[in-house]
Amino acid sequence: MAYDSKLVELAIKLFSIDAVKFGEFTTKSGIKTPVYFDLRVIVSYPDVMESISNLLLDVTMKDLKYDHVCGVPYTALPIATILSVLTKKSMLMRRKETKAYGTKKSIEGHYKAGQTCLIVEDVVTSGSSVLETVRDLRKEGLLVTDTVIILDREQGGSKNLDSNEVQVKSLFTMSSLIDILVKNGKITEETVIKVKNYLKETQAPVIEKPLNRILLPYEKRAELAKNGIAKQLFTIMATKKTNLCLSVDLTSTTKILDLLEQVGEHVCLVKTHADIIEDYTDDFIKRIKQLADRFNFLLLEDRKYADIGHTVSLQYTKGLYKVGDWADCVTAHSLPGEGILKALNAPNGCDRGVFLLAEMSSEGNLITPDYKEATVVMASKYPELITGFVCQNIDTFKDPGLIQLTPGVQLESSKDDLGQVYNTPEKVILEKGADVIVVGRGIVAAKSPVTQAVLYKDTLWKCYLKRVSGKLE
Ligand SMILES: O=c1ccn([C@@H]2O[C@H](COP(=O)(O)O)[C@@H](O)[C@H]2O)c(=O)[nH]1
Repeated sequence: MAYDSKLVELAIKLFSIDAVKFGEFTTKSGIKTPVYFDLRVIVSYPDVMESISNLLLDVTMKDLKYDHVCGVPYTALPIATILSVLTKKSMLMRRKETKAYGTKKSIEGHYKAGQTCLIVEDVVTSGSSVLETVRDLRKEGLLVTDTVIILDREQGGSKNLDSNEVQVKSLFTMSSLIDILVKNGKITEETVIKVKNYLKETQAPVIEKPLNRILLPYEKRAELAKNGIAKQLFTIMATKKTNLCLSVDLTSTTKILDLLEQVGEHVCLVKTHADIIEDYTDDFIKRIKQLADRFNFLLLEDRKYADIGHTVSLQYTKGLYKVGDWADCVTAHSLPGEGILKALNAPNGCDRGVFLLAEMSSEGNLITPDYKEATVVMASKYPELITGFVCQNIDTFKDPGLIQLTPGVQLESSKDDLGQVYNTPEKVILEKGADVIVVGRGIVAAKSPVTQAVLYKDTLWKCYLKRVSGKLE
């Protein structure tokens, strides 16, 4: 096979500066290897840095489209910097450890969710280091589909990356490198055989692709849900093609029922605040349940329980509202501890669910990152009860079987005069990970609530489709 003369020159140079060595070496994990790469040394050779960068540009990056470049820490960082300067594309830097102070960001630099990022790496063995960087970038909503590398050790890394939707383009494979070196008299045939045998014996384990809830369609997530209500809600969304939850914050039963008659077909979930209704009766519940059956939506009572377990158990099953009798799911704070979840366990074994509040949409709320994390940990102990979280951010939880319910949504970003903060459908679905989107006054206070409900439904669904297609541009 004929090789580009610049590649041959580079291979020989890498050999001469001991960036690639042959002999008997023991890796960190105790495995014996006949070949050893230490590309950290290349920073001492500006000519090597220059030729690697130019070759990466000419050989591997020609047909790729990207907004940013990001080097895998640490060896690839200087190469990524040079590529960023040469291509005039901005560079992103991934922190290996998230900062414990300040912004706590794992990705430094300016970017927007939906933009594309090209990964730069020196050597790929199993692909795990590239994947760590890819996962952190994808968590931020960045699209990562390609990585360019100097050397593919051909030990399973490319396959692992490929199955995680990352295409690898390399300057050298182990085979091409040793081929060049043997042809140029730098190593013997015997060494080549040793390296080839070693490659056969040391394939990296397959890295399973983690399920990314953001990219999974609702029907798939229904299969993964452990809570019966989450399963139903995912299925309703997929069948009715709507992820709109209408918050019927009205105080008259007639107004609520009239509105649901008109918009029931467009929503997957109806959220109530039973305690704001002035003429609440059991008959109202009977009728709203009939509408829920007719239009195939679920009922969420947004009671935000927050008391000790005993009291919550009474609030849930007794009193005027007897919420446990009719609401498919309720909201609750994690503040009082696990007792609240024990109290909300399904009455009479029927399917019920709880959305735990992990974050709030209101300005200046006192929820901290630690509280949010503890809420998710608490929820993980009650998989059959928890439908999901009321939250605002994509990184709140990972489990694709749980639902992110996000309130504080209107067509334009704004605020009300009591601290409610509104984000747009695009922002909450594409950047912040919302699965079910709560809209209240955006619909109920509109001149034509039905027209508005249809507009919200269509806009929200389009954003969801864009998200699962993975083509965020
Ligand atoms: O963090 C939260 C939790 C719940 N809500 C509830 O959602 C609706 C939002 O109504 P809009 O009229 O769209 O503002 C309302 O019932 C809140 O109680 C929330 O806004 N934020």
